[in-house]
Amino acid sequence: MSTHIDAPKDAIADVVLLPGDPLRAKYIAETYLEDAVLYNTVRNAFGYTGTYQGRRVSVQATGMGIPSISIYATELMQDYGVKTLIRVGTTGGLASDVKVRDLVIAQGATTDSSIILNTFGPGMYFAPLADYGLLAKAAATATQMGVRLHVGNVLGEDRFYNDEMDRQKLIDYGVLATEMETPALYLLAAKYHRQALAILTVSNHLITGEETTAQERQTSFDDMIKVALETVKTL
Ligand SMILES: O=P(O)(O)O[C@H]1O[C@H](CO)[C@@H](O)[C@H]1O
Ligand SMILES: O=c1cc[nH]c(=O)[nH]1
Repeated sequence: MSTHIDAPKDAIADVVLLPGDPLRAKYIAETYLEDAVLYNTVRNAFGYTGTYQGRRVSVQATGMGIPSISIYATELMQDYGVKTLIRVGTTGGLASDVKVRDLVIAQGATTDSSIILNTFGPGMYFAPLADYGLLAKAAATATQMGVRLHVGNVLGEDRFYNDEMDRQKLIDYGVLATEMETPALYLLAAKYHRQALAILTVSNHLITGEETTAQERQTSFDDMIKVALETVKTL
């Protein structure tokens, strides 16, 4: 076991999907995995392992924000030897052509978090990036499925409520959407030499104020999860 995951070492697969919400982990396991076993309930951060079309895969809830995902990503890589981490999260649209229900794959992750400074020191602005192989496979899968997809720079913010953030400037520089975990996931994957990707579904739009209904959210979650699991199948 590790500090926040109460499971034997072999209870977790070498590839893990990472939703923020524990109930999304439960939904993924119950809807998509065969023989899913709940391996973690510490802090209700549910973790399950099962198979998807014969491929062993785990789903681990990460909670919200960079501090929380940093705990789970670190323990999964350091203590459980996980090789591939795919975040399946929600995001708020920023760019005007990003619509609610679209998928966004984070090619890179901009942040206002101090994790980059704390890791590299002043004067070095490391760019957290997705694993290109995973990104290419996921993008091809989404395109085959006919899902509306955007690939590019995503903002991973420290605060959900942030009146001080100049979002328009980020939009002017091509940032597509905002969420709260991807910079840490990509930074830590680089540290441990593992593969990481964030596939996000647009749940709302910060500029237009558009929101999804619960039913619409469910459908676009399903698209995101299918893209993630079909990508996992190729590994
Ligand atoms: O839906 P999840 O995966 O939790 O992701 C997004 O939702 C939360 C905010 O509501 C933050 O964690 C953000 O990154
Ligand atoms: O962090 C997030 C996630 C979804 N929607 C937002 O507006 N922000």
